[in-house]
Amino acid sequence: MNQQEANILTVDGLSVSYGNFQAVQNISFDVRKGEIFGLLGPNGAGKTSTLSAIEGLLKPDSGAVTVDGYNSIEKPLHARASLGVQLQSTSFQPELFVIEVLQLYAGVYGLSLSKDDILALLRDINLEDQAFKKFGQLSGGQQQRVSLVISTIHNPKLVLLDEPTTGLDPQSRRQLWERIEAIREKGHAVLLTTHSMEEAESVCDRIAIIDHGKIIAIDTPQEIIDKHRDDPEVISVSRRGKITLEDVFIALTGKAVRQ
Ligand SMILES: Nc1ncnc2c1ncn2[C@@H]1O[C@H](COP(=O)(O)OP(=O)(O)OP(=O)(O)O)[C@@H](O)[C@H]1O
Repeated sequence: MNQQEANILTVDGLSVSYGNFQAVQNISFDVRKGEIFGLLGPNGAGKTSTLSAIEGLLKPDSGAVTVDGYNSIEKPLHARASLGVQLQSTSFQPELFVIEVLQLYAGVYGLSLSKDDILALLRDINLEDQAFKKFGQLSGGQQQRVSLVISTIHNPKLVLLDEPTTGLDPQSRRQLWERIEAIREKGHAVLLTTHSMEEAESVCDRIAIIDHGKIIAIDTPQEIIDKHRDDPEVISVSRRGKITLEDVFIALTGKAVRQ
């Protein structure tokens, strides 16, 4: 298998603008089969804009996105069929029963799942007993679990997760990490954004740090730490002697809080 075949996603020279403002500037990276890849960056760095361009929701100024061998401009339907996208909980109709939400999205993806199939999916996320509760009555974490299951219901090659664990308690977060790893075990790939350095270190095989629309580091979390551990700026921001990914991240992106 050559590198091109090993890639589920290739982003090549992608740029995205809003009017005159260039939010993503000529970024390139790839996500390989069986890989969990993290996009890290301060607020406003361009992470969501990058995901939106990959999803085909934003038209890039330039650059190419290839998903499972399909160019997203030339073969948008093929490219999209290989993608699973986690929707915000607010995208789901709160008045529908949980089981109906899953049935609806199974239908959207052209799947005919029986009631038992859907209950099995809910059992998988410990929500079988909530099947006949209204979606809007689930807790935030429960809604997030449902939305993750929906993003993988059609068995996509690549799952895109925008800050999947924000707002989850530690138990739910660990469980979600296990689910993300289970997606990888199936030979699929995951591209996620996160502000959690712990998450990046725990689940991501490789990460890209993006700032002001540009990639400033790309490698395994450990390699990035090792490469920068002796930088004076990293040592100066380090809090407890041991150099962490967060120290390197802050040293590379600056201490200033973004607007
Ligand atoms: N629809 C829009 N119109 C104009 N500017 C936008 C729009 N969406 C995003 N931006 C700007 O583009 C830049 C990148 O935003 P983006 O949402 O991609 O960042 P992000 O890295 O996902 O940030 P966060 O961590 O805060 O979610 C920001 O400066 C943002 O203000």
